Amino acid sequence: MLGQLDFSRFHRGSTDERDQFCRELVSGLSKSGWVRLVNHGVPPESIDRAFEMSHTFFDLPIEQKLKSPHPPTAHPHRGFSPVGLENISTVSNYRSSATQPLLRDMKESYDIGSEQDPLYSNIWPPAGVHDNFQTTMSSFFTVCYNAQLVILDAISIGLGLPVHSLRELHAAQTNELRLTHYPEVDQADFANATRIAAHTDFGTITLLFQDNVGGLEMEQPPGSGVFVPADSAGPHECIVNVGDCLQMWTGLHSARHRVHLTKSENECNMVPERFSIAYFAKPDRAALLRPLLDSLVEDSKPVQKFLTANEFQHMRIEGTYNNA
Ligand SMILES: O=C(O)CCC(=O)C(=O)O
Ligand SMILES: [Fe+2]
Repeated sequence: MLGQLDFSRFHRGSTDERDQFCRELVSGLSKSGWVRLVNHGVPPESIDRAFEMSHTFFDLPIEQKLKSPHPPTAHPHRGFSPVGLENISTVSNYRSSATQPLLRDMKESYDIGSEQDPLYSNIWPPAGVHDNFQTTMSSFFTVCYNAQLVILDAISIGLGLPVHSLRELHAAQTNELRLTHYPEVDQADFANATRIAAHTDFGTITLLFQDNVGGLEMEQPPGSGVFVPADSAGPHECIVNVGDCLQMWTGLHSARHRVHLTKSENECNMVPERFSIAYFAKPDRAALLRPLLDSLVEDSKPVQKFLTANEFQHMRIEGTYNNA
């Protein structure tokens, strides 16, 4: 099991000690594409509250949940998606040599953006459906945004870049917060379905919080096609994984992962429900996805046209929603 890093080391001690921590962080991300972080800046009480809200939302009858629906298309990526609306296996083969079968995702989710986003508004439950959801989730979004900026500073230092290099590419809060509920399912249902199919995340980094049920698996080593369990030490530990944009900027591996729990611990073969919360750090829409490190620039290549983060996000997300 991969070691846990204590992010409080970033804040205490000398500059040399801080830089040493940043190098360890980048070394972990470079070997595996992900690390486990504690004391990451998102307070335990905020995580508990967000999970409580997620439980009460997903416990609502489906008619109530559908009062704040995700559109049938991939954009805007906001609101509630019932089981079956989004299927990630349509994008599983991105940069992968292994061909993945088309699988149905057995999950329901809720996507939230920044309240400051000038392009897309959030889709919130209407008054009377789930009071407190909007205030809790918009403040959780801000807490995660601030924590994520400091983690990006640590990654910049560990890569030998000026401290604010990555932070400056995330000024517009284009990040996304996603609550996911994987309902209890019969083991037999895994024949043509999974919880979430293998994929890489599209953004810069993801902060992932999960309950104690298990099932998250990371491809290890990167590119091997072998998936190992990434169970966490509980919801307060954060798994930080590299996304596609950070890979394009820095060469760190975007971590391929999936949630595929097929074991049931009871006689009726039911696999227990699971909850997770993912905070996707995404670059400002106009940011160019060109290498930030000189070592990645190939002199032999003619001048390339680089995609903007917005062009790339659209390219990646198309197809994950049924009617997109
Ligand atoms: O539920 C999880 O642990 C992972 C979710 C995930 O990978 C995603 O939403 O991108
Ligand atoms: Fe993911």
